[in-house]
Amino acid sequence: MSLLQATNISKVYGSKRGIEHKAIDNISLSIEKGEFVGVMGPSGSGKTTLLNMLSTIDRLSAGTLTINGEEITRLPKGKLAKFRRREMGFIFQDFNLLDTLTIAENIMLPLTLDGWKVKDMENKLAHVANQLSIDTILRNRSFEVSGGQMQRAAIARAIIHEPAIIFADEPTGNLDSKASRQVMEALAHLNREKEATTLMVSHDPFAASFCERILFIKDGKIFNQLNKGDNRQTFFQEILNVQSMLGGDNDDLQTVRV
Ligand SMILES: Nc1ncnc2c1ncn2[C@@H]1O[C@H](COP(=O)(O)OP(=O)(O)OP(=O)(O)O)[C@@H](O)[C@H]1O
Repeated sequence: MSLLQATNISKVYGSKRGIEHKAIDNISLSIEKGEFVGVMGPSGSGKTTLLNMLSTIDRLSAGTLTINGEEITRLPKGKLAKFRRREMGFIFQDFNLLDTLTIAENIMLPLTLDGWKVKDMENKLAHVANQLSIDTILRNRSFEVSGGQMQRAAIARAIIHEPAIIFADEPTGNLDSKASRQVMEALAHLNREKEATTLMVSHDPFAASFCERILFIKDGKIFNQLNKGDNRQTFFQEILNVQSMLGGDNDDLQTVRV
């Protein structure tokens, strides 16, 4: 059974003038345990809407969603919140770290909310901080560290409770190319070594080339799908080719980053 199965899902937004907009139009997809899947597509194609639906942030207008054997569409609100907290990890473009807390406290937040013992939290913290090479910044606050370090701290927070699936929305959107590479290498490493199932939305073909499979969305529908072969550089070129077919926001300068 797939880890995530979405069947005929749609999202319709209403408007003040009564005109409806179908942002996601009858998409079906499945994600297997241990997959690293990217979602790409032109601006306004529905990427974030799709991610928000699959991560249960947004309600579906139609269709069904099953994650880790649980049919999300049937869960009552309270159970859904608990399911989301336990089974999902989130990574956002703007890191979403609380600057009143230290990096360590930010990373341990999901465990604090779940009532873990301090000793157990500290053991987990040491482990994930080591995996993401952020051991030296744990006592700092977010405004004292670099963007790449902030995002790696956010990744540590997303994985510390060993969720079934990680959702990342433009995780390199606010990073320079060096930090983007570090963050994507960290995500790819977690995926390979820990079988961390990951779904990532990105505009950036360089970041997306670290995924194993990419779904291209256009006008709320799946337009195309690419699987990575043995070589990331070749995959990067293939992504650029599909992007130019799709139109939208292709950036030729990306080629220098391979
Ligand atoms: N809350 C909302 N109410 C109404 N329409 C919305 C809402 N959120 C998104 N939309 C519309 O749905 C469509 C898809 O938006 P979405 O943000 O999912 O696209 P996207 O591919 O993530 O775009 P971008 O790459 O620019 O972030 C767009 O036409 C957008 O204007």
